[in-house]
Amino acid sequence: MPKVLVSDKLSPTAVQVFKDNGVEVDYQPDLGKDKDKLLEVIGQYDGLAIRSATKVTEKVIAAATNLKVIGRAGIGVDNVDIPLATKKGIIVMNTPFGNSITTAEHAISMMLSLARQIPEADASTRAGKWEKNRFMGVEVTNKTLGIIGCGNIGTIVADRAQGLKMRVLAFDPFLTADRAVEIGVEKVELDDLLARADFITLHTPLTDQTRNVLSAEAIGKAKKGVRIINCARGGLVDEAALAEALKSGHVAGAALDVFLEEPATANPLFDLPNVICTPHLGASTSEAQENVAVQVAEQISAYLMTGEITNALNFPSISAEEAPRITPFVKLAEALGSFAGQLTETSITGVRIEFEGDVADLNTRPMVAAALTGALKPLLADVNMVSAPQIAKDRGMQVETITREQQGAYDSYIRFTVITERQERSVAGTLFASGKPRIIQVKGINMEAEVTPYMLYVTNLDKPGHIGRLGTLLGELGINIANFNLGRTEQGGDAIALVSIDGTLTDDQLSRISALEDVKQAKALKFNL
Ligand SMILES: NC(=O)C1=CN([C@@H]2O[C@H](COP(=O)(O)OP(=O)(O)OC[C@H]3O[C@@H](n4cnc5c(N)ncnc54)[C@H](O)[C@@H]3O)[C@@H](O)[C@H]2O)C=CC1
Ligand SMILES: O=C(O)CCC(=O)C(=O)O
Repeated sequence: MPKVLVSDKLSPTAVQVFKDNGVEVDYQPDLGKDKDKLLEVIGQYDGLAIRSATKVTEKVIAAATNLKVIGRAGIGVDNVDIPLATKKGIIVMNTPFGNSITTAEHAISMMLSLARQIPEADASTRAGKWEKNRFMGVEVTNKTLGIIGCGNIGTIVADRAQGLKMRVLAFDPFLTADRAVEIGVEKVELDDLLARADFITLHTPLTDQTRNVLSAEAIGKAKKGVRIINCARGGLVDEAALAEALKSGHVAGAALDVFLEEPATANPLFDLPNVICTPHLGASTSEAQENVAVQVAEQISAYLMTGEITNALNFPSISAEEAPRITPFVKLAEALGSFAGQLTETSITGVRIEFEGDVADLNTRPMVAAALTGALKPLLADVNMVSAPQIAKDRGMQVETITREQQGAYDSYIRFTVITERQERSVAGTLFASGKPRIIQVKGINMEAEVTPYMLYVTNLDKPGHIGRLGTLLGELGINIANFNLGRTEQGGDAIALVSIDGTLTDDQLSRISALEDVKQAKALKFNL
């Protein structure tokens, strides 16, 4: 039974969801804050469910020897080292929609609180001051709201702001013109937004491109009297520059839910009067926490129990229905990649993967990942299906995929071609009715060979006596032949033998096979089936 650790404060409903799905669960909501304890225990678990307190660092990933999946009950995954998780084959998932409404509502609450100075007015009234003349607010009606980052949350904020009769501008390089029209926002460049917005709200992840998107320079370009709301991530706004602009009055107020350093217990912005702060409460409603806890528990359970992948940030999704249909083709694709990879001795510049017939209608991305894994494994022992596409990209390998209708005799057919500086080498395969991978073509030569864990690959000139000589030598070497498969271009042309054997070959055995008359190449192949 797979075992999951919940190391942050998730709604306890998650525990029930895990149990209902047949997953053993340890609910230790404070463990994430205890780095040493986490390192000590993480090796026992197949899954980890977190919010933001658990930091999944290099050390945690190194100690997580059994971990297969990390699920973030929320959106931002900046507390997870995704490149390292990817390298180790750990799927990282989030719940991209469960807390979006709640976070958008927090941003709107912050905007209205800023406009009417609610927290300060509240404190003053409770202190018995009744300072009616001190708290002169501004209306939001007919004001301009500038949204930086118009994805899920930004779009909900835009919708609510339109309800408040605001004009909405959006700066988001990935927002299409059609989508902007659909959601009723004006798509603008950042400088335009800065020049025109009365309120600015941020809703991007923190990336190298968005870090300090509101820098001193950007804040300087903003309209005098602008109010800034950040319910996305600390680091999007330069806190020192914001403090200066608040002091000078260039920025009239700021409402911050997130900070450069969290937990934020001392921050120079806390001392300024026109600042409202909340302790990263954007997602903190009972509705949102229930949503994300249930979702993450369902997603982790589904992956561990059935291979279904939803909302993974480092792997394509695989639905519960398609998982059993795809799995045998994933194995075939890995075997083909592995076949080609083991025969390739120079560096791979690109690969082409052709899917023909029924398989072309399936989700081919996991098969591409598997084929790349097989092809890269002879070079990089610890490559896996999660890391292979990224490794291929990092190495500048061109990955071309082609899908087409059935053209030959096979209902489903996959051809994998490795491209090097010197040549292209293809190997094609299909599935037996039993779901076992079968090689049907190597370098354009047709044959029929079941893929087995140990195989001998021999290319030779098609001449009488070769098969006898090879069989005799294998017998002399004490190598048992489980299956012998042959193919050739034409009579007397190039021929290939693919021999299933019961174990691996020594270098000496291989050189004796290579030295046989008419043999051009002999190679021992291993498949991880
Ligand atoms: N305060 C809190 O408790 C919460 C904070 N968040 C934060 O909110 C962020 C946004 O969440 P979603 O809207 O769900 O994400 P999303 O991925 O749907 O939207 C993010 C948007 O930012 C845009 N973007 C990316 N780079 C950009 C750039 N350089 N300039 C302008 N726009 C850029 C993207 O195109 C995308 O449309 C999350 O990344 C997370 O950090 C999310 C939930 C709760
Ligand atoms: O879990 C939380 O309270 C924080 C939520 C958040 O920041 C996110 O989902 O990105």
